[in-house]
Amino acid sequence: MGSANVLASAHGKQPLFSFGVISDVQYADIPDGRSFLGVPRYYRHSIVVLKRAVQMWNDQKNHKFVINLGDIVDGFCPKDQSLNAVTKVVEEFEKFNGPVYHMIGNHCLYNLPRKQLLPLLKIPSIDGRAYYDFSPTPEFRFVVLDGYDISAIGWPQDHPSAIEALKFLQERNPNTEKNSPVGLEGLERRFLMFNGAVGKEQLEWLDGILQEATELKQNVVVCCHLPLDPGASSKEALLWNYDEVMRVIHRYNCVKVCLAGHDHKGGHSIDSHGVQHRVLEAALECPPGTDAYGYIDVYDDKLSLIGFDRMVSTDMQFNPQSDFREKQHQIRL
Ligand SMILES: Nc1ccn([C@@H]2O[C@H](COP(=O)(O)O)[C@@H](O)[C@H]2O)c(=O)n1
Ligand SMILES: O=P(O)(O)OC[C@H](O)CO
Repeated sequence: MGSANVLASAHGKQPLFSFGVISDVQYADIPDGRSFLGVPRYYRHSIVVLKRAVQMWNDQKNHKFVINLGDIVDGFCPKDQSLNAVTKVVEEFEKFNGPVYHMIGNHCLYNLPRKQLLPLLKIPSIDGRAYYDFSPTPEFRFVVLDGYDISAIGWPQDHPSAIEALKFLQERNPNTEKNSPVGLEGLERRFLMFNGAVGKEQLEWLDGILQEATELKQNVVVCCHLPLDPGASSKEALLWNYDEVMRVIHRYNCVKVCLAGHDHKGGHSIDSHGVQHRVLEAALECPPGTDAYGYIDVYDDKLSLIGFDRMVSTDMQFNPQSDFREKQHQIRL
């Protein structure tokens, strides 16, 4: 089993609670391969990484829940094996002695339609949408976004979300292969078919949740398979309307941390409003014998990610936003 990457800063306090994290398992019972850009992918080993993660979370006994940041199976999984592969990975997650909160990624949707996938992942859903929130303690709220709400994958072809997504891509990506960013400049490189957007209704729901969390003085952690900040991710991996989502988030002071997957190399940034963004390193890209998973210790003033092996440990201090804005203002003067 891999070793924890120790953080330099000692906090000296007991965490309020802890939870396990893992992303992009992308399991398939197929030989090792590579991404389009040539990065090795270990489709069979990734479930071994998950098994070691579950064992570690259970052995440590103090993790209240686990968050899976999406893409549990790979798109190259033969379609007649999709259901078996999803079931096999879900069964591994269910060996964790506590609740597991899943979110969908593009690879999940290459394998199974939403109506089959969401019940297997126990994702609460209205009309096939996969966004929800939960509160593990009165002081904290976790918001899980559906980054493929507007998407050209996962919906029946005649579904309004699929039609809207295809129109969106036609207007922004001139390539016949809509996963190709060739010719797209800067942040436009996110307009690819393997990404998606948060729809209007979901944005309104998010706004309502953040308003309520503000009234309840809760700290909020937003989770989405697709990254929400260009500082933490490749441009090609961002949510299409990350800017719209962040405008909603920045209206409030309650969101302290955003967690994501999808961009397998991982990343970390602090945005202009002091919100921490952490994109988690993929389990899929761990060569045999190595790991990428971790757990997050939650304090009243920060989240501390303790990563194993390829998952980098990260201290994510909460920003008392009014102070942060004041300091930014003073720096500019
Ligand atoms: N620079 C790129 C990256 C990807 N593609 C297309 O997307 C597909 C999925 O990419 P992976 O990184 O998951 O392998 C890939 O098969 C290409 O069709 C691209 O065109 N240009
Ligand atoms: O997980 P994939 O195969 O969709 O890859 C996503 C890319 O890494 C985003 O840049």
